[in-house]
Amino acid sequence: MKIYEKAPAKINLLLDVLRKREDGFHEVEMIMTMVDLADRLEMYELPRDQIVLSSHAGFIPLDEKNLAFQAARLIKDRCGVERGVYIHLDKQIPVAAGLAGGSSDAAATLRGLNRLWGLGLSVRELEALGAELGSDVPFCIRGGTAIATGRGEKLESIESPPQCWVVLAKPPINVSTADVYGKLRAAEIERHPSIPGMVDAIRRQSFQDVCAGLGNVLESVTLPKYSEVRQIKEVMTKLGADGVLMSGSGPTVFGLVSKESKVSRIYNGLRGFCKEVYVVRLLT
Ligand SMILES: C[C@](O)(CO)[C@H](O)COP(=O)(O)OP(=O)(O)OC[C@H]1O[C@@H](n2ccc(N)nc2=O)[C@H](O)[C@@H]1O
Ligand SMILES: Nc1ncnc2c1ncn2[C@@H]1O[C@H](COP(=O)(O)OP(=O)(O)OP(=O)(O)O)[C@@H](O)[C@H]1O
Repeated sequence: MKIYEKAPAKINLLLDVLRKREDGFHEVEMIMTMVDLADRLEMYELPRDQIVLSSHAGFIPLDEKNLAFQAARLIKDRCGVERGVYIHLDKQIPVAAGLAGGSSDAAATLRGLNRLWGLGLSVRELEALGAELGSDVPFCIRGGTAIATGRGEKLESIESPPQCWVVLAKPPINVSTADVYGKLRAAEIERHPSIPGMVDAIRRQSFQDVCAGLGNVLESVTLPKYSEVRQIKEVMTKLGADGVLMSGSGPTVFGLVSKESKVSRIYNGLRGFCKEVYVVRLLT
């Protein structure tokens, strides 16, 4: 039997940091949602007790450094499964982009192997396993739109924002999440974006207020350091995107756009100097 899972990318509509914790992680408050840019995973059982991962993407590890591999090993060990699995990963989400590609692959692997091996784990149990792999993994299991607190693993689902186009632009630079959090001085953050404001805007399905409420305090670290990210933000805004924000720790910038007529102008304007541009929809 073959199992197929989709692993969609996430964007952070809001990312606030409250403080640095004793364990080195940061206490965050985020609103996350999924977009319809997704990796695809195919899984089937192997007779021998081994995990084999393949992908045509040449730029990701295929051993225990890969989050999908780690997810397979974790669920296998925890549930005492003595059979093996072959996982093929069709990578569509840009790597190290701030779109949680690796986390979503890990989440899809946990969901898929739960089905393949008939383990009967609940979504909550899968989320708890996911939290051992990374802060974004529980949200990637849950999907939809959620408020994420703690280090990102405590989730409260909320309704989806109003449907719109999402233009994603990733400059060709690598940004380390650990490095960005490491450079943030949480006590010195001047403006905290408002979670209640964004939740209210979503409840009222006000696209304009969702755009006005976007905020990510990690921009204060990434933007001064990388002119490419600043430039993409400026160009997207000038080209008429309704709301523009960096996702996660960057470097991808997303633009929310309500009118289809504006989308191709924004796409073409960005393609002039940024190779990786995607036009997608929210996964509502
Ligand atoms: C930037 C975001 O992607 C926004 O959704 C997440 O906050 C980060 O999620 P992630 O990539 O799954 O992060 P993890 O793999 O758990 O952690 C990577 C590194 O980021 C830092 N980190 C991450 C999450 C958090 N709440 N505080 C942190 O300080 C830690 O240094 C950690 O070593
Ligand atoms: N399945 C995977 N897909 C992509 N990268 C992976 C995967 N597993 C491990 N990695 C490694 O993890 C690093 C981060 O990749 P990823 O695409 O998950 O970052 P990200 O989108 O910035 O994540 P986040 O938004 O959660 O911080 C890369 O350096 C990559 O080599």
